[in-house]
Amino acid sequence: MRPDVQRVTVLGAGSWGTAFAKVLGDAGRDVTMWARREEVATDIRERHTNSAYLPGVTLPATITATSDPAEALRAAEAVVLAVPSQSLRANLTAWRDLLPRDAILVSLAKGVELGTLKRMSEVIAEIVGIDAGDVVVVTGPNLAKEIAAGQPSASVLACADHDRAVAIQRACANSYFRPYTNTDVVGCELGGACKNVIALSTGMAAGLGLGTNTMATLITRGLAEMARLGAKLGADPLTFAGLAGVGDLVATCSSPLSRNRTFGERLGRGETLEQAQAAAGGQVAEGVMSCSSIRALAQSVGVDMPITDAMHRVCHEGVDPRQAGAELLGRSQKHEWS
Ligand SMILES: NC(=O)C1=CN([C@@H]2O[C@H](COP(=O)(O)OP(=O)(O)OC[C@H]3O[C@@H](n4cnc5c(N)ncnc54)[C@H](OP(=O)(O)O)[C@@H]3O)[C@@H](O)[C@H]2O)C=CC1
Ligand SMILES: O=C(CO)COP(=O)(O)O
Repeated sequence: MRPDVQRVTVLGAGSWGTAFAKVLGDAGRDVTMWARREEVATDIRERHTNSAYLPGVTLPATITATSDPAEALRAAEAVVLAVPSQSLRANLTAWRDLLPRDAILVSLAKGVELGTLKRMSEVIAEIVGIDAGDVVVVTGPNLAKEIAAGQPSASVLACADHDRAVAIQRACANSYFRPYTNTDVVGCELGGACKNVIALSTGMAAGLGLGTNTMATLITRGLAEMARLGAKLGADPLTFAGLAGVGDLVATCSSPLSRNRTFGERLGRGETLEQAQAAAGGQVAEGVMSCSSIRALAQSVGVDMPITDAMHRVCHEGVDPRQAGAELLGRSQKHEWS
């Protein structure tokens, strides 16, 4: 068994990085955050708030913050990567030489990299020169605002090395946050990335004025297509019945707090991609990019993902949401599990 992890550095001070830092702080860990902008670091360090991302939330006074990555990483026993998927490679490349040698690397990002079609643990492993099985992936139904408010939630810590997952489990478990371990990293990461795309679709349906049956259909058929991709790539199909699959789909596809769902809703109401992006105020809706990378990944292994394909065509090929919906319904008829 690994020794207890006490000193944790969180790189990225957006919604989830900050909420997860609070989870760790409330679990009694010493947390240092890195924020890209000094004013965000100052807000956290001096006022114990991150008013840019989690207004109204008071952070544990034990959390400190800096905009200097070298200072943030000094003496870290675990390093939590909390920047958006498409910027992880560039950020981590800049931090690589600062990472303490034996620190456990933890990934919060839910996405698949454009171009390489790699999952985040694969990107991290490539840049740092470690085994992807040593990265701990955090995923599950974890809307940052609810967790920051101390509302109960469960999560999954996926890692091929069970000892590492347990070390992070002990470090972040607290009275409102219950982390489970899982060794199926492929399934857990794909679940987290794919559900963002499905949340775009349920938001879009809501924006078009459609109701609960449509949402349930998209969630269930979204689950079917992500499980198909996972099975093809070696995931355990059971993973998709758990927190990283159904759990996160339900949370993200139905909550007005989800950035992906909200983004989709705006597209469904007729806004352009640029208008929806401007309304997001700089916060990431990962599904907008992941619909393209996941679609390409699925195509590369011959897996059919019609909802993901439709989202790609709406977001990046200018297809009208109504037409995309009609095309989904107009596909050839088939058995539910074929
Ligand atoms: N929010 C949530 O509820 C949850 C999010 N996640 C996942 O966690 C990851 C991080 O999300 P979240 O914290 O919510 O994201 P946000 O958009 O809220 O914050 C992103 C953070 O990364 C920083 N950053 C550093 N480099 C870049 C860059 N090149 N481009 C953009 N931002 C950069 C931002 O800095 P700056 O402020 O200067 O822009 C900001 O601190 C995502 O993959 C998301 O899917 C997972 C579970 C829950
Ligand atoms: O991943 C999330 C909840 O588990 C957060 O979803 P959004 O990025 O859509 O807000």
